[in-house]
Amino acid sequence: MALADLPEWSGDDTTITRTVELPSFMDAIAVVDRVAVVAEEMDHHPDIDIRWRKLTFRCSTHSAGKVTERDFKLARRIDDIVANQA
Ligand SMILES: C[C@H](O)[C@H](O)[C@H]1CNC2=NC(N)=NC(=O)C2=N1
Repeated sequence: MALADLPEWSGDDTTITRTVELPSFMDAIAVVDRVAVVAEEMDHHPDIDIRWRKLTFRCSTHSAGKVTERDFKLARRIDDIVANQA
């Protein structure tokens, strides 16, 4: 997979990012909770910036110092969660 397969995401070789606005703060926190479960399952964790209803996810493989397939897979899972929550 590549960034081109993730139209909601932008970034470069070191980090990919997506910002999304939810209808409410509690909806945003619900998304964070669900992403946390997936991140634990995958043992691969995004950086998450929470500003009221706006979430910004940044994915990078810290151990590799760059974006890897694990980041694309996590991004796809985040997209699925956001699509079901919004
Ligand atoms: C020990 C544990 O498996 C590693 O630290 C995992 C945890 N989550 C991770 N998340 C991300 N984004 N990059 C990593 O390299 C990483 N490594």
